[in-house]
Amino acid sequence: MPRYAQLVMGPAGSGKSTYCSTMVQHVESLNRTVQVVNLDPAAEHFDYPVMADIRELIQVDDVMEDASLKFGPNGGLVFCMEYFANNFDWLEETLGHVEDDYILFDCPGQIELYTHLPVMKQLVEQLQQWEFRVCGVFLVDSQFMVESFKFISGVMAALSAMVSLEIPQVNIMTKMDLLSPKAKKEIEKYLDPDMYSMMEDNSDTIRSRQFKKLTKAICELIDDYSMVRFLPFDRTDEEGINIVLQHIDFSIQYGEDLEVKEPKELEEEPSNLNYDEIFQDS
Ligand SMILES: Nc1nc2c(ncn2[C@@H]2O[C@H](COP(=O)(O)OP(=O)(O)OP(=O)(O)O)[C@@H](O)[C@H]2O)c(=O)[nH]1
Ligand SMILES: [Mg+2]
Repeated sequence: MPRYAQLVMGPAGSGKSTYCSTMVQHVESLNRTVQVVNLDPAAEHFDYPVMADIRELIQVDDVMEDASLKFGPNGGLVFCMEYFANNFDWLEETLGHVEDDYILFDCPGQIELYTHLPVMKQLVEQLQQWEFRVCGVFLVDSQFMVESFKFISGVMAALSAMVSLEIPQVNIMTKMDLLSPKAKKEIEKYLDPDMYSMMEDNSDTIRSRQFKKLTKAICELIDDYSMVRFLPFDRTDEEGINIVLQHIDFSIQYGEDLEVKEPKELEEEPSNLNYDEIFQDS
């Protein structure tokens, strides 16, 4: 039986930990369970119950305090993640071998982890060896997406993770509850973006010919993939959260292998029911 995982990624402060705790609550209301693994060695607080915490393996503070390493916070985090990649047996031991389990991995916010460092790809490959079906969930803060240039850089980050990890990915625009109704309307065009018209919108504001050419090339690249779209995530909107969950479940085929349960009515049906008599009476 397969196991299921969401790799919750995104820039610092994009709402990854909040997404995990919101998802845990939502899934519980559906009578299902998911568990969360904290993979952020610098995490200070989160309000979900953790099944495993990378800080039991290594902590950024300890790495920074080490006189021989002399790392700052970002170098320290990269060191921790490399250490983690060399010690996946810790994760294997903590996860155990539970069939059908569904786990959210709350990842750190350093963007270089998703663009060029190999650790996330190594983690994905390792999880797949342990029979996990993994979906990447890439979060981007909607507050930064209301302008097309910022939007393009958000799309590039999501695309870069998608291309390097080679797993299904669902992109999410978080903190939608903070947007004004006007901004919400404005942001709709970014959810399923048409990059050409977005470029046209901005062509007047770009003076440099070379910058215009570069922007056009980037827009064409994004359009070629035609896979970057965003789902809105408002933590106060149960229906919206459910749509996000359905997209992710679908991408990892969650539920396809679950046993079909008999409906209750059939179980209670009397065994001596004579259908011929019933039809003759009527
Ligand atoms: N209003 C609102 N606030 C949110 C939402 N998601 C996150 N926040 C707030 O944004 C801040 C950052 O959220 P986190 O969930 O810690 O973000 P993160 O991506 O885990 O951050 P790092 O782990 O530091 O990279 C917190 O103050 C959250 O309360 C949301 O959907 N709505
Ligand atoms: Mg976090």
